[in-house]
Amino acid sequence: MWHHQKKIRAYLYQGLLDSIQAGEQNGDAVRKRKSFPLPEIDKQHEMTNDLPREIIEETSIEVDPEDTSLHKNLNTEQRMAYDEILATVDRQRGGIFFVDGPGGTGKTFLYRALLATVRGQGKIVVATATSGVVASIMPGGRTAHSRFKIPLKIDDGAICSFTKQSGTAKLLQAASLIIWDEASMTKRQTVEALDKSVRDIMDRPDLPFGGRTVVFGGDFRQVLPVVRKGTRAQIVDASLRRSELWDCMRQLKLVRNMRAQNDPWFAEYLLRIGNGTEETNDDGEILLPRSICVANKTDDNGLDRLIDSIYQTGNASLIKDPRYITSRAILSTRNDCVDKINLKMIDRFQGEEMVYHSFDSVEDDPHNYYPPEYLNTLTPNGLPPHMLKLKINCPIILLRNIDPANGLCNGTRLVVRGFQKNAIDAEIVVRQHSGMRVFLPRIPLCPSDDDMFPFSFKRKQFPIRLSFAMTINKSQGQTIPNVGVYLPEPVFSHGQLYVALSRATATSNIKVLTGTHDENKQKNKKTTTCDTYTKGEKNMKSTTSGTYTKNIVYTEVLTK
Ligand SMILES: Nc1ncnc2c1ncn2[C@@H]1O[C@H](COP(=O)(O)OP(=O)(O)OP(=O)(O)O)[C@@H](O)[C@H]1O
Repeated sequence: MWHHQKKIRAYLYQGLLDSIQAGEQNGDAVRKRKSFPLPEIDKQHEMTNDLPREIIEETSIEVDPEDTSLHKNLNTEQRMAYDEILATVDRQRGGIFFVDGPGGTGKTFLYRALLATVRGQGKIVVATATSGVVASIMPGGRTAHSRFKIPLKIDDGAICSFTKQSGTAKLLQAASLIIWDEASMTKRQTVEALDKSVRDIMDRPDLPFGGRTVVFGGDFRQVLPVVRKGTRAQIVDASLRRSELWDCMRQLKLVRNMRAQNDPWFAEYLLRIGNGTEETNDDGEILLPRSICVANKTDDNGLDRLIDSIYQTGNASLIKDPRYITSRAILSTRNDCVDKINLKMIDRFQGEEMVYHSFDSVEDDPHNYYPPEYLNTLTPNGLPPHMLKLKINCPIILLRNIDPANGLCNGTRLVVRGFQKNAIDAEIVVRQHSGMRVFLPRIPLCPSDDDMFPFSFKRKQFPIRLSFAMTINKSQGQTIPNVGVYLPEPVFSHGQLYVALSRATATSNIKVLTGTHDENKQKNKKTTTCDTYTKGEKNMKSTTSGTYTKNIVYTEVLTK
């Protein structure tokens, strides 16, 4: 992981142009920026022998030697899925699959094995995922939205915005295999848009996905598509399971939790949480295993205790080790909780500090109804904070696709190595591009959801956040060997509790802090719950007290 040759790649150019165009015409600032060495613009990839950039990039992905032997380690169900998909790729007659497996059953592992094998045969594979985090786990992975040019606002009947002559169309025509992980998290209309567009570019309007081989995957126990202010019925209706395409997807089931394979009791417990079959009390809450709970006393230091159980902040050399820092995270439901933890952590972190403030503005606001002081208080989802406090060696996560082909996509994890006035020197610390040094620019950012505010909000800031803590939604798809879960308020959507708990590999490396100390709930509890624990878990006593928390499961989305 650490022996990749270090490269320096500058992303300043666009940032400089942006800031100059944005009218920041302070002569001094511009003069100083000019002193940065601008990189040569590399035009090599724009056109080579008329091959579109998309195909050149795809064919130049190096197969990770580690991944070429993954297929040898597949378990029985993974092996069956792998063989069936490879046989379909070989036959070249197309096929649509859905790899269905609970969290940790090795869906991404299977795709990595497939990617290595099919690319190793010199064929083209398009690897995508709904979230940037999971896309960055797969070599050459992109978010489905950016790869397939799916419109941000999507309704029934929508199509992708690439043309028949585009590089994207040529890539999809040339692909032997198309993978879309976490398809359970995306609205069915996005998959339907891809289907329509691929039928069109393949000139095969009657065949699903124009006769291509497409592998979808996901887990409907986990977070479902976001439907703003959506009712339960609307959210369920937006899921891929409710699409007419669902019936043409051959189901390939994975069943063995490989992530928690050393803790079978935990794996079973997780499955009951995900399926919504874990016993509940009269308030609909489930009992958490005592051993994973951080005591929530009235002294209000619960969060510090949770942090201490995940991060040894006192050990300066350990905390600066990227392997240490990326093998742990604290998860929470909301951005404000995540920001609170990140701020606590950065204060404890030792090292040279830098604070970058954003420039916030509203388009078309001549009367200044929205003063900067107000705008600075906003932290919409997916945007960096107004005040970005960083220290050398601290972990960060990228919030935008800056250069996906070179590993800089939404969800990439990096550590800060140096500060410039208008750039952050950072090092990628995960996967394929690990070890690569980059300069990140400030860029103008808008909330992805246009309806969030009654005005057009723009924030010019580095597109990053600290990543000591992250939202549960952002953690989906990751294995986090040491995970803390902070639930000052209960979860509020389907699958959130399951996603949070199922990032862990065993009860011994997860800690949960809930907001209410609820020993008094014992009087409501069904007595059967207690039996479940006395049989299974060493630390549970035959007492009815414990910590309860809400679990939301839309069971109707788990069955057709
Ligand atoms: N056959 C295998 N042999 C060894 N380790 C495996 C195997 N399959 C999966 N794993 C490991 O189990 C963990 C979970 O795998 P993976 O992330 O692929 O699961 P997933 O089904 O994609 O999970 P999620 O739905 O939570 O994203 C990873 O650490 C992975 O390396």
